[in-house]
Amino acid sequence: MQRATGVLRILGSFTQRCAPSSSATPSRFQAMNSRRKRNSVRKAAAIEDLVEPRKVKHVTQAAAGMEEWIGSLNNAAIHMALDEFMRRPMVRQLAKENGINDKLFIRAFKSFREYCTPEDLSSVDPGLLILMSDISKGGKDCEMLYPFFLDHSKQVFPHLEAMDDLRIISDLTRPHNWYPEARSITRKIFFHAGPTNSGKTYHALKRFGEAKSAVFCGPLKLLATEVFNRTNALGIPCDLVTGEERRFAKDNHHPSQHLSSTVEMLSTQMRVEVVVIDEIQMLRDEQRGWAWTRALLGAAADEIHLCGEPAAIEIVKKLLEPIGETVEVRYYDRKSPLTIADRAIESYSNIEPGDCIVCFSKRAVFFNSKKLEENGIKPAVIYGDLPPGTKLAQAAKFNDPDDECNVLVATDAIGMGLNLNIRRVIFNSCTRQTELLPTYAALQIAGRAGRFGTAYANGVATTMRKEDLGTLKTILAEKVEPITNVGIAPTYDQIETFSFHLPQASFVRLLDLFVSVCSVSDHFFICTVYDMRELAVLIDQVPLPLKVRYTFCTSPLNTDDKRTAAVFVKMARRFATGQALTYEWLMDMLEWPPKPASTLSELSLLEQNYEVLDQYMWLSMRFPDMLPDEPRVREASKILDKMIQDGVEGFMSLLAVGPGDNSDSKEKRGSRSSEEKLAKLTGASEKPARKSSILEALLKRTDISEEDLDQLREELNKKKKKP
Ligand SMILES: Nc1ncnc2c1ncn2[C@@H]1O[C@H](COP(=O)(O)OP(=O)(O)OP(=O)(O)O)[C@@H](O)[C@H]1O
Ligand SMILES: [Mg+2]
Repeated sequence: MQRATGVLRILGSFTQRCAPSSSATPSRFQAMNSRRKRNSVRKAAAIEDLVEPRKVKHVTQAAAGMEEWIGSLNNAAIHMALDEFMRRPMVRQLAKENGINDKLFIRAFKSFREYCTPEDLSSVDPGLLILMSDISKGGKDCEMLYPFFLDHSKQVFPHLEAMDDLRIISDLTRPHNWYPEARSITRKIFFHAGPTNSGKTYHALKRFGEAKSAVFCGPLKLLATEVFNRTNALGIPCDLVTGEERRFAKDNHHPSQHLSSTVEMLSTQMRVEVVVIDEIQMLRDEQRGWAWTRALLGAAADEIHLCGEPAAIEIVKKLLEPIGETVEVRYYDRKSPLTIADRAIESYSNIEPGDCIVCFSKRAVFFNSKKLEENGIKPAVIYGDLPPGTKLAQAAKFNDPDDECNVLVATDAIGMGLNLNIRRVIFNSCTRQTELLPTYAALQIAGRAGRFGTAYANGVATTMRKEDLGTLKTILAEKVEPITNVGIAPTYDQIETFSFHLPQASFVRLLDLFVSVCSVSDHFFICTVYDMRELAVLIDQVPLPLKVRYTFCTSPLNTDDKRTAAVFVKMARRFATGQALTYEWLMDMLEWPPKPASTLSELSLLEQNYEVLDQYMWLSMRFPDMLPDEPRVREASKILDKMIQDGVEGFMSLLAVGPGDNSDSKEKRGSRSSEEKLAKLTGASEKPARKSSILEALLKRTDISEEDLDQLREELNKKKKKP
């Protein structure tokens, strides 16, 4: 079914309840979702909209005897010649052939006219003046101005000169040729395909353990750490590499033959026997998809083991076709049954041990936790912003049969990887941001219920509200569409060569130009460089070498929060001065030591501080000389993680204080709407209706979310503004 857009889609979502085929992907963090949303509306701009015209200087010294040559030539005569020149179809055609389309032509011609008609004519190129003079006397045709115009245009828009080179550099049509090490091997590719909880990763890890040398590439730090711990526990020495951390089974002089890493960290130069690439369907991710494509095409191993959704099989085969590699597919069935309940939960009194309420905003997590508390249930809590230690501690508490805490409230951060003893997954809603959940995301989340080998082998999926149950059933019954396009991203070398041809362009402009000019073949899309660009904008004025700037901009920092963004800029500024980013300097900026959280805003502040420390560790891995205090910062991050853990433990008292003022307005809206929805479903007495508009009345009668309502309002306003 085609995805309807705008108002139609929103209205459709509550009248027909059709499940659209969305491009959203399962993600860890809510923040990533919001960024993805923005990305989905962002398109590569045309190059003519990106380039800034440069001013062309006049000659400072007039040629001797100039007056004699040009005779009675004046500005009026020049304007006439130029008007005629501009009207000639041949001129437009030649311009197009030289990469000057209509839009650029107008801008270049304006500049050319200004250049040709200054107050003092003697400052114009003498050759051009003589030609003008001849044209005005009727001795030459105005089309002869073209070489001068072209030359001028290239000075105004330097990219015109380098366009052919830029196209070659930004040709991303044959990415398999970027990995000579992998291309020197005839690799065997195995695809472990199946639904969630079918033992895909289990089987791939078996080969990982048996091999003499192997790398595991996981989608998340937590998963990579789990494989690292498990492998070492089995007596196989295994190292760990994530963006922020390098751990050795022995020490850095004795690297192990086994390595567990996040997918972005895979070295395509490292030759091993086996590489496992988990969650291969993440190829379709708008932000991170490039990392899976790179791992698939670039892993230098005899055997590649891919684990993931069957929806990725065909595209993987197509990507490997030009290399001549074939894929052996191994199908698995779910190891334990998963059923969809016939009834929604409807009331918190129906919550049972082993239940997990999955929410799509932090606010909704807080809200549901509060409601559970009011019903005498103390839940474990997991959301994306929490540090790994806290997440693991909360997961362990929930999993521990002896712990009184046996209900979990989480965001879809649990959608991938964490092993949780969930019996029943309860969807708090069927929309994420304003979009209906895509089938594959809903399947991933629902699949968390009933993990093989846990206390609750038989999983159940249901919804909080009665109205959502039908929607969930429809979504889950839809076929997952095969993946048709995978992400790809430019390498640093490509950006660097690009900058060589455009030395005046800022990094932000370079990125924009690259995306505008680059070519990709069928099956690929260029991963939106939105996150990178967002960071690049922040430090565009900070004088950093290109490589440093590029590295800073590839860091996985979430800049949605202004404070974190400000710290990022300060780090870049200090780096630019050549002074080391020391522990003392960093901690001074963060006003260390932190205070334990007594409100949700304070908890959020601790989370932001944790993100800053994480950023320090990330940069420190890449610039150890400039950020020399990684060990001390890591210690501090552990303290902070513990403090956040305590904060989450005392969550209920924080909730009692109130939501604080730190959350974004979207989340506030989300909370208000869930409060209203909850009042409806529990039959709690509603406050006198604040019926300020027909739209809000609509909201009360349907299950349209407040976010949908806002969008609807915006679209209607836009319509009104249009004549
Ligand atoms: N043959 C087996 N023997 C024992 N345990 C198994 C076997 N297969 C799977 N398991 C266990 O079942 C659980 C689920 O398996 P696994 O994580 O491999 O599933 P998956 O298909 O990768 O799921 P997901 O799509 O959620 O990643 C794990 O705890 C795993 O150790
Ligand atoms: Mg798996």
